[in-house]
Amino acid sequence: MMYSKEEQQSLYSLSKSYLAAESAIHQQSADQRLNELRQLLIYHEYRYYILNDPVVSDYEYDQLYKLLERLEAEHPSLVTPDSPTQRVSSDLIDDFPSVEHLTPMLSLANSYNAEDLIEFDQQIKRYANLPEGEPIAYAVEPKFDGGSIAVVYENDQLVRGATRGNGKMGEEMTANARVIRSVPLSAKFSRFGIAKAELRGEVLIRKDVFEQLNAARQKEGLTLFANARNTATGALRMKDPQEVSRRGLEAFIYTLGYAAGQAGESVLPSLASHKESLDMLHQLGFKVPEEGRERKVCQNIQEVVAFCEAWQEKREEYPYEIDGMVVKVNDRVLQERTGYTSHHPRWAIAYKFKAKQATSKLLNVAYQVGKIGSITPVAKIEPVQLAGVTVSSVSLHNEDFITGKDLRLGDTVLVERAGDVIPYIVKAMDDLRDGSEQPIVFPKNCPINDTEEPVELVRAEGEAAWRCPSCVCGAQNLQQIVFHVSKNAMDIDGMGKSIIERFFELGWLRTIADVYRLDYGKIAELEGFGQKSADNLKAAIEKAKQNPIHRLLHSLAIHHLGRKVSSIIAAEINHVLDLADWTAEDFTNIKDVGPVVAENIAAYFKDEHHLNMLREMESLGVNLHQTEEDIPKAASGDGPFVGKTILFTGSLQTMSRKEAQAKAEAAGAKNISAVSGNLDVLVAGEKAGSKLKKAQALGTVEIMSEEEFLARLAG
Ligand SMILES: NC(=O)c1ccc[n+]([C@@H]2O[C@H](COP(=O)([O-])OP(=O)(O)OC[C@H]3O[C@@H](n4cnc5c(N)ncnc54)[C@H](O)[C@@H]3O)[C@@H](O)[C@H]2O)c1
Ligand SMILES: [Zn+2]
Repeated sequence: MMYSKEEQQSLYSLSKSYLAAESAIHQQSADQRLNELRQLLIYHEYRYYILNDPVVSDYEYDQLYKLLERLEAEHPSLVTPDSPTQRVSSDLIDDFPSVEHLTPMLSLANSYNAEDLIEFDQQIKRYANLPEGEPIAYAVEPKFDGGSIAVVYENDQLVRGATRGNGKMGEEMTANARVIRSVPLSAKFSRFGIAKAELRGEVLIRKDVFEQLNAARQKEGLTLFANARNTATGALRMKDPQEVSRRGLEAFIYTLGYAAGQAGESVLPSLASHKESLDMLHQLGFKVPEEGRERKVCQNIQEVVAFCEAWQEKREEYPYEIDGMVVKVNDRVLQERTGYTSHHPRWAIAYKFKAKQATSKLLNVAYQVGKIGSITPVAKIEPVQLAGVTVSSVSLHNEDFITGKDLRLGDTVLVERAGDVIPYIVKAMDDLRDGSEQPIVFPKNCPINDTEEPVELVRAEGEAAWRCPSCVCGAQNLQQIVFHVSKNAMDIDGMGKSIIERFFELGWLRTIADVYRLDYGKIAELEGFGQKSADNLKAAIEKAKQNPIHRLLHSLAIHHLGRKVSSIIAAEINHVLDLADWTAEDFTNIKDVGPVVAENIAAYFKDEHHLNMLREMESLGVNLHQTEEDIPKAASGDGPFVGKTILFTGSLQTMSRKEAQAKAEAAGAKNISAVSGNLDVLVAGEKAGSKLKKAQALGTVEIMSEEEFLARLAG
């Protein structure tokens, strides 16, 4: 490592100071600022090109670069020849022999929005002495995000492959180039009068191939690759071509840099445009961006803007990593008239997409309590711009995520937000640690509990989340209320999250029971409400009170209790509070109810708090009785038990309980698991206990033995 830890920390924080345009920096002399900016860029280039592990985002690097450019423009006398603006940054690491490119491989200037592109278009007209209103045709294609290579063909044979290096000299890696299948070992350049050609392209790994590569590594217990770009650039420099070929590299060719005939004369003038040269390479069997889809000649800069913006939208769906589009003057003569700087061609520009990654400081971790009491750690970070939005909180998912990535408070973290995916932390930059970072200690007790006694968190086997088993925590209740009124649950129209939060803060809502005792008079007086909204809310809540009980059961937010099982259970009971007597086994006796959810429901209805809350709700008018809608339609067809409900109790001699239930069902019966007014038939096996007694007491249930049941089936 070229830099010490201390140097790195200070270069990093100085970069952030420049990016934040801190006033202290403006007080320095131009000379001092230029010097610092040069050092910063050289450091970031080293991290990016040599270590493949940048500590600032591309956007941030580009901002620093632009700062330097601007300052140099203001003070031309202070420009030094080693300034990053005066040359192409180098990725040479001396592992391979250096070779000289036939023509320099330059970098690209950057743009970020329509204005930048329009300014670029104007600038070309100034350089080429064209009238301001004259449209220029541009070839536009994806800016592939991989590693650049130059391949040389002589007499139709591939003779050399090299990395870009410092633009003038590259690292020779012909053996590696030869294993890239999209780089033909021979191509009929001679058909076009070309004896020697140098092509530029980008080496990439397709996204799905990269996923497979990592999946295979995971299986073998190897460390995972960070991203496709690093994996591709890293592969170019491997010593073992066999291993290189396993990485599934592909090369998109995007420029014919050099082409000469037998006598050494340039053949380039015979190709009138960038498009024509790519068409020729396509015919020769190279992988070039596909005409019309991936690349397009736009007739003016407005068309360019539209094409670039459309691609920004498609970026995530595209099978390769791209970080922007490249806009090139299509006409070769106009290209030559516009010319080059030592750093980039003036006739081309990259249109960079909004950065997906950025670094930030992990300041703090907050713990959120979800609907079912699961605790989610959320990192609070210094706000950063990611894909066009400001991000300051990032979910850390669970404790294992934190320990797996060894995240610490005070860490510099790499954050990514791709497309609509929620932002996440890729990793901590551990070489930027200064020792002051603190471990993140996951709480033992519910962090948001508002009872006096601390409530210990629990983590069930096989589950990632810690959960608060108590239902008396403020935040958890808030989530529960939001869920309780939601569409699939009690479906209370017009009671959105923000209203619930407001009522919550006003102290009007603490538990779901409070939903049914709101003071509509007070609500009508709230700012932004009024009589009409209060009346509407009241009507929606009154309606919800009459809901069938399957909705109510689902709305209780019992861990794992979904809509389907709620309906199945609702069909079995007269009244919700009947469930207070049920054991977990009673639940598992119902078809389709698994042991985990059975335990959860049984535990819920063993808790006196819950029962009291339900009683309270009933007294407030909420329906707890089975409704017509809760009773499944009677089975049709014939059979000795059509339309009857049936329950097996005690131990059966000739079949298991499940078999008996299946037979009953086949004969038209519906299995239920509690003795109530709904029950038509009870089959009592040996040692039948309380259920038999209860059925006898009811007097409405037909009671039969196992033998009688089988006899009835036989007809
Ligand atoms: N984050 C950091 O710390 C850091 C540091 C250094 C550089 N960088 C990034 O790298 C950029 C500079 O790197 P660069 O000099 O390699 O330039 P560049 O990546 O911005 O653009 C030039 C390169 O684009 C590639 N490219 C892909 N598709 C192309 C196409 N269709 N036509 C032409 N070229 C195409 C080529 O490899 C070419 O060398 C910066 O703008 C920055 O985004 C970031
Ligand atoms: Zn809690």
